[in-house]
Order: sequence, then C-alpha cells, then structure tokens
Amino acid sequence: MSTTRGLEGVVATSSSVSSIIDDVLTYQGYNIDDLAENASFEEVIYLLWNGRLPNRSELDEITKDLAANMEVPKEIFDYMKAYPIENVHPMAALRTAVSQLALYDEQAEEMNEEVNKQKAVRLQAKVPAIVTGFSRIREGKEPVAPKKELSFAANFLYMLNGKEPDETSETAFNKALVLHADHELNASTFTARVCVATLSDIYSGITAAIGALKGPLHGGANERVMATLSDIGEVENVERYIRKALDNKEKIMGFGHRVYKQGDPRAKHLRDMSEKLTKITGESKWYDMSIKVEEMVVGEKGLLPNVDFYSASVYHSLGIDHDLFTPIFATSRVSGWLAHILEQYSDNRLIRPRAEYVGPDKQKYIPVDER
Ligand SMILES: CC(=O)SCCNC(=O)CCNC(=O)[C@H](O)C(C)(C)COP(=O)(O)OP(=O)(O)OC[C@H]1O[C@@H](n2cnc3c(N)ncnc32)[C@H](O)[C@@H]1OP(=O)(O)O
Ligand SMILES: O=C([O-])CC(=O)C(=O)O
Repeated sequence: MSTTRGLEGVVATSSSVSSIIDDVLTYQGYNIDDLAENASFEEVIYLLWNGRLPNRSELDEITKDLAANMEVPKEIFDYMKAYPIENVHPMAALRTAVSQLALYDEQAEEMNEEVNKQKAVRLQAKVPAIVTGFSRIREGKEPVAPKKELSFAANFLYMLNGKEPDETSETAFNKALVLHADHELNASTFTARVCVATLSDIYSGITAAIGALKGPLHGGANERVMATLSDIGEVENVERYIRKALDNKEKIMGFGHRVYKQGDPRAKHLRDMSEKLTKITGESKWYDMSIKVEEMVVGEKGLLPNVDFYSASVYHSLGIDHDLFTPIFATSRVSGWLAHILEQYSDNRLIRPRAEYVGPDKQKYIPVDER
C-alpha cells in the first residue's frame, strides 16, 4: 500500500457541482467570473442544487422560500444567551446551533429526496440568522428578524446591523457570497460527503463541515489575514514584517492553495472590491498593505493570494467583526455543502479508504502490574 500525504491529487469522487480545471473554476459549467459579475446568490444556490439557472418564477420562488425560512427557533437564541459568551468563537456557536437546529426539525431523521431538499432550504436560510443573531446577542442586543422583501445578501447585513445596507454594500456582499459558494472537493465539502455517505442526516453533514471549515488552513484563514494586517499596521511595516515571518518559516495566511498553481480566479474580484470599498471608507491602507504583502509573498515565495486574502479587507470595510469572517464563508459555502450532500445521497456508497499501517508489530500483552 502506498499513501499520498494529504490525499494530494487523489480523485476521490465524481461530481457535477463545480470543477477546477487548469485553474478555471466553474459552477455547473458556468465560469466563476461570469457568475461573480452577473448572478445573485439566490441564483447560484438554485444552480448548485438543480444543475441549471432558474427561470424568473423559479428564482422568485427560491428567494421567497429562503426569506420565509430564515427565522431560528427562539430556544436556540436562548441557549446562546446562556453561553459563556466572551469565550465562544462564532464558528463554535454556529457549529453548535446548526447541530441544535436538528432538534427542532420534525423531519430531521426523514430521508427522502423531497424532504432533504426542503431541509436544505431551511438550513441555507437559517445559517445567516444564526451568525447574525449570535453577533447581536454577544453585544447585549436582541437578534433582528429578517425582512421577507430583502435579498439574501441584504438580509444578512440587515440582521447583523439592524439597518438595511446601502446598494454598494449589498452588491459587494452578494458578490462575496457568490465567490465562496462552492469549490469542488475542498476539505469541508469532503467532510460533509464522508459524513452523509454513512447515511447520516443533513444536519450532521453540515455540522461536520462547519468544524472542518473552521481551521486556519481552510476557511479560518480569512480571520487570520485580518490579524496579520492589523499587526502590520502601516504600509511601511510590511517589508520588515513579512521578511521576518518568512525567515521564521511562518505561513502567510491567505496565500497558497492545494489546487491552484497559477492563481485563484476569485482573488482578482476580491482585490477589486477591496480597492473600491477601502476608498469609500477612507481607509485605503488596508488595500495598500494587502497589495504590498502580495508583492512580497509572490516575489519571495512565488505564492499567490487565495480567496481568503482580499476577502479580509472587503469584510473589514463593510464594518464586520473579524471573527465573523469565517462564519460568513460558511453562510455562503453551506450552499455548496448542501449541493454535494444531495449529490452524495443520490448515488451513495460508504466512503471508507485504507490507512497504511506504520505502527509497531508483533506486540505481546503484558499485565498492567508487570509493565
Ligand atoms: C478557502 C481555503 O481553504 S484557501 C486556503 C486557506 N489557507 C491559507 O491561506 C493558509 C495558508 N496557506 C497554507 O497553509 C497552504 O498553502 C494550504 C494549506 C492552503 C495548501 O497547502 P498544501 O498544498 O498542503 O501545501 P503545504 O502546506 O504542503 O506547502 C508547501 C510548501 O509551501 C509553503 N507554503 C504554503 N503556503 C504557504 C504560505 N501561505 N506561506 C508561506 N509558505 C507557504 C509550505 O511551508 C511548504 O514549504 P516547504 O516545502 O518548504 O515545507
Ligand atoms: O479548495 C480548497 O482547497 C479550499 C477552498 O475551499 C477554497 O479555496 O474555496
């Protein structure tokens, strides 16, 4: 038996949800650049789950369904109020609350295609309400109920801030959601598929995926990018800071990717958004620092920015707390996880690879008092 560390390059399943071929990302065959410029997040959700873009009435229906299902059982917010809140990372709160959602869904254990699709709508709709509700509760405020007439992107910002976003913020946030929605067999999606391939339920699959996304080598990197930029502080400190980090063999968060070698196609959209938004807020130093970090990391290591790098200054410019960056990633990526879970159920086989044994051999049991 031979192993491939980290399963690099191993093709572990087939999927029609999204593809990365020659560094080009597509969702169901649509180039990410095209979707980022033109699509609403609701259209992308429909696309990922149904394999085609919706017509007008289908789009109206899914938009209405999502907005109508956003409210979260009050008990879940009551639990949050009892958390030792200053020690709780919002990703831990999200992971816990999504698991709890199953307790309040009478169909949690039902397993058929129609019911699974309905549960997918409920989960997709409730994740933003959980993320924003937690954010408000820890500030000593009440969660804000969603408005049925708002888009998914606008509702997130509305539930977070208690006021409707301006058009620029809504458009930027929608684009970020579109860009993060799916990404072939990334670690959290693989986790979700492994979980439900045992024929466990959707809530278990999404809870497991949130746990995988949380780590700093995956979705957790966006929060760390902002920590790096905040540590650097000013453009003139970039060179010294990055050189020292590289000399110490530290990883620069937001750079590198297991699959992309010529660059992540999503990064340019987020870079443009970062430039635009930081100008509007009058804090272009975040963009200027990011550009300088990129120049250095490309120059010194040949590593290119991934989706997490410029999303940090984008979310910061939208006034969002830094530890909510990864939950926002989850708010989008749950659409991809759900698409992959539905695909896995539709043609399921248990996922159970092998391990090459490298431990000791021919051991003999010795009673405890003789050891
Ligand atoms: C949404 C997402 O999940 S995108 C990824 C988000 N994660 C990050 O941004 C964290 C920083 N990046 C990384 O840790 C990596 O590039 C990963 C995890 C994304 C990809 O990892 P892998 O394909 O396993 O590459 P691996 O970690 O083995 O790195 C290969 C080499 O490049 C170096 N390297 C990779 N990324 C970086 C980085 N960001 N900064 C500095 N060096 C790096 C490694 O130190 C290693 O060097 P070595 O061969 O001298 O030991
Ligand atoms: O694909 C990966 O390895 C990481 C990921 O989720 C992404 O880049 O969106």
